[in-house]
Amino acid sequence: MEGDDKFKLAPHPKLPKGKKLMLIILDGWGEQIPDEFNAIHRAQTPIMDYLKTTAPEKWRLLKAHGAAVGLPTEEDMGNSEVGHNALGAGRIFKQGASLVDTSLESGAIYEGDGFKYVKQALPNGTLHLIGLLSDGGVHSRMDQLQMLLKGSAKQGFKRIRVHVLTDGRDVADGSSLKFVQMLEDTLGELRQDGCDAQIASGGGRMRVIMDRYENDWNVVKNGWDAQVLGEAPHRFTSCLEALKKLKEDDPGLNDQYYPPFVIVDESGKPVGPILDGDAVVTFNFRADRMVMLAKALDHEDFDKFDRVRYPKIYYAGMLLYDAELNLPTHYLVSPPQISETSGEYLVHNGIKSWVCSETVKFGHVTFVWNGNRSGQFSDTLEKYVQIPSDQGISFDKNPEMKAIAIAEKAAEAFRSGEWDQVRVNIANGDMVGHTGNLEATIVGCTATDKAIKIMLDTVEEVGGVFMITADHGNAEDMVKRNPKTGAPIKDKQGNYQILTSHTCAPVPIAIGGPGLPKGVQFRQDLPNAGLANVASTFINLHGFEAPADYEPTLIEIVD
Ligand SMILES: O=C(O)[C@@H](CO)OP(=O)(O)O
Ligand SMILES: [Mn+2]
Ligand SMILES: [Mn+2]
Repeated sequence: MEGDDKFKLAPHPKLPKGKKLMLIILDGWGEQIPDEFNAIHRAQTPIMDYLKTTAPEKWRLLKAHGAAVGLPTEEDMGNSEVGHNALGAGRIFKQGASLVDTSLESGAIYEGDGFKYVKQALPNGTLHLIGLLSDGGVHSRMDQLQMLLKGSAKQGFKRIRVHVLTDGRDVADGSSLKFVQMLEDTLGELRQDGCDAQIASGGGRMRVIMDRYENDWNVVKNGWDAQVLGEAPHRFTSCLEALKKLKEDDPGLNDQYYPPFVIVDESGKPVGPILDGDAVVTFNFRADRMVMLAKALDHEDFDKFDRVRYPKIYYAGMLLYDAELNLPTHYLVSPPQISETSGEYLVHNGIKSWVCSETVKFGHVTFVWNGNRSGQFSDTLEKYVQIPSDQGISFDKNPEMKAIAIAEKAAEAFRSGEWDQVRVNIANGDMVGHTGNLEATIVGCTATDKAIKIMLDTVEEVGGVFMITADHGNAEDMVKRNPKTGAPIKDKQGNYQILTSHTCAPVPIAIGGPGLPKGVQFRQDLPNAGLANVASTFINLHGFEAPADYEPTLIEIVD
């Protein structure tokens, strides 16, 4: 591995090699006004508070949303995928959301091989569109779906079926009604133009299809049964009716957790199972929660659940979801090409990394960190350790999650002296924050700080260096606010409207530890720095100059 010239880094003129670095990524941990809806502020976080208040030259904020992470607008909140891409790659790449926008606006999407393949279902095949119905911009966007629907009808599809996944995670709970109505309006327009366009099935994203990292294949099976086979525990004649009835029966039900349902005609027949000769497009641009379905749709050999029927279809993803696996084989838009990431540089310069998270974030701190590349760059210089996440519960039921277990393993790896970089992702702020349960999120953030203490105690003991940052905001704001005044918003019943989503808040970064060379501090001349500036910074702390095309380092050395 060592010796590949392209990846050889120059020694840093001032910073020594051989430092041991503990690199901690807090998932969903932003900086916001410290009010009662700020779960981080409400939590016991003595370590994070200490870092902020005692060493201001080693603590600062970073941009983690919008253009700083390659998203189309400054209104776009950050997310794990774009955040970890920027952290690991040290550069800003236009992300899936932007690339799909451009391709739809120019019409290039219909000229590409992917859509040409899908069109092979013409003249008789139905086009099925499967994805998240939301304007969150994290996995998909409503306006993109509407454009794709209209464009597909123009391209000749006379029969279209949409299989909706309701959100309530990137957008407010209850908003699925609004999005379904918008979709119905668009489908109505298509019908007026002679295209038989309808919603065929539905369900909440966390129960239907959008599992990730093979945490629970049943979630995908629920979707398969409804979308492909036309079978589900609930049957309704319209999607709006489904959403209303199911919530009436279970008033606590969140949009994320709607059970699978199919839409049937007056005779009780499902209106849109997926059949031989049909075309299917999964319209999410983000990969992680589409990979499992893509495997079920694309792979002739598949044994994760009994598909019962495997239709011969023309399937394309909105994007290529996994470049290593070439999954799916056909796709409408090419994903960002992210290469020469920090992990690859580290192994070529002999830096040994030990990386860990629990299942729900494991892919982020490995695969996504490495520019959406599976596997390790080196079997000897890297070790990736996954701690199984709790299964089958929403994370407010056990808000401590695996934070302490990850910290203890990381401490052990650090103490062994075998690794130059020990990198972890602590998931609580994000995963518990998404449940919208403020009290549980407070508990999750307290657990996060305890985990940080375990890791920093080890850094202290061994004489190492630490860097703590986050990938985007979430837990620091748990209420919907008036965009102009910032005042919390109440609903008609007078209850505060819960915010389950990520935010546009900046995230903290702190450095320190007994091994941090004297005089190292944050530069003052990069007020707009973001997550993409982090990689150069830790490469410096390992004793190397950062690659020339990386965003500039955050640190300077004062005498
Ligand atoms: O859960 C997810 O899929 C997203 C929110 O939609 O969160 P994150 O980017 O933190 O993975
Ligand atoms: Mn995240
Ligand atoms: Mn999240």
